[in-house]
Amino acid sequence: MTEQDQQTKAQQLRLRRTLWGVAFQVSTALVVFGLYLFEMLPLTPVLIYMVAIALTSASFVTLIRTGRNLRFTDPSMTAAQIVAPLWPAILVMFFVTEPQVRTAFLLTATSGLVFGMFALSRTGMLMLSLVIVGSYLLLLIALSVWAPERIDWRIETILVFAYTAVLVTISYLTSYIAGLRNTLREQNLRLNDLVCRDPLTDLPNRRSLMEQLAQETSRIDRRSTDRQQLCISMLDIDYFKRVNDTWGHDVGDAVLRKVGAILTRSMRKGDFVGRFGGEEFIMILPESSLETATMFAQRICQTIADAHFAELPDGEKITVSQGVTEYLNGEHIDATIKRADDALYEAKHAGRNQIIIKAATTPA
Ligand SMILES: Nc1nc2c(ncn2[C@@H]2O[C@H](COP(=O)(O)OP(=O)(O)OP(=O)(O)O)[C@@H](O)[C@H]2O)c(=O)[nH]1
Repeated sequence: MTEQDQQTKAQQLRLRRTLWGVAFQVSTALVVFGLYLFEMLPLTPVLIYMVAIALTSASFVTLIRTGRNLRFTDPSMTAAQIVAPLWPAILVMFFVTEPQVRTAFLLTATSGLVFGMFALSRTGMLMLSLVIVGSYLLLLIALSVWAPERIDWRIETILVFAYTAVLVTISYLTSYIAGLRNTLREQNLRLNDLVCRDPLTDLPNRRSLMEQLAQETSRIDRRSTDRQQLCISMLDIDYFKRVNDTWGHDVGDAVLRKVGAILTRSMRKGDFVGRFGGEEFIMILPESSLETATMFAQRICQTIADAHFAELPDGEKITVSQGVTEYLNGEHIDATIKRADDALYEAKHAGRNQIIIKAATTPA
């Protein structure tokens, strides 16, 4: 999967989560409206609550849809999404006439905090908890000044303690979950490496090469221009069996590693090289004409022929043969590889240490 694809997927996930949050806000707004219908809340805070919730929800969705959230350290805006509905909720809690309803509403309005468990660090969660408890304490102070008849300090003290205990527990659970997520991420990376890398040369393996080719070709096919913009070169080390037979398998392995390293070093940004199997490599050269690809292949042949292989006796050289071809829009990728393989075969038969180029011919 390309970086672009990964980012698109991550943005889709963020948008989905945010829309879940919006759905949750809508349900809290219904509760607020219910409070108004049951005459436990005046109209003005209800309206302010609705407008604030609508504006903040629309802002989060817009930020994700326009990609502006990517500028933030946390593009999911987790803390902001939890805190934003808090103050409109505090306003509702100030005006609500029944203290019991206030308690219930506090739990509803801050239950979004649980989402933070999957995205925030323990410190982040503790800070967020502090903001919530601090805001609630400010609310109690405001109530004791302007509406002391709506507050029972004994109940409120118990509530604040109980709520703080719950928040601290959630924060500690968060660090446990964060640890599990890190382990999972590392294991996924290792697994991905095992599936996609060749352990000897540390280059992408055949599976990875095929995936990359499929991606590049579908990108070209989507653009639907007549010009081929993708070339591949299939490269094979000459007389490699002799290397193994004469100096041993370990030396053969070292030669493979060194050739892999030379190829990696020689790639431009956007090119891709992998080990296709045995002593065969494939180079994928996007945005390259056949002429450019040929020049590149010649440079590679020369670099390898000039390279010093420390594991080989002095004066021993390694050469490679290559079959270069272009991708014909719409053709099956196996057809492109077959053409490169045929060209490589011809290069071997023509005496090795050379390149044969095969242009794609439009099928009749
Ligand atoms: N050391 C080592 N050898 C390998 C590896 N994979 C394949 N080989 C060897 O590569 C050799 C390939 O030999 P051939 O296919 O006969 O080709 P060649 O000797 O290079 O001859 P031409 O390709 O015709 O120039 C075989 O001896 C395989 O055992 C590997 O991972 N390590």
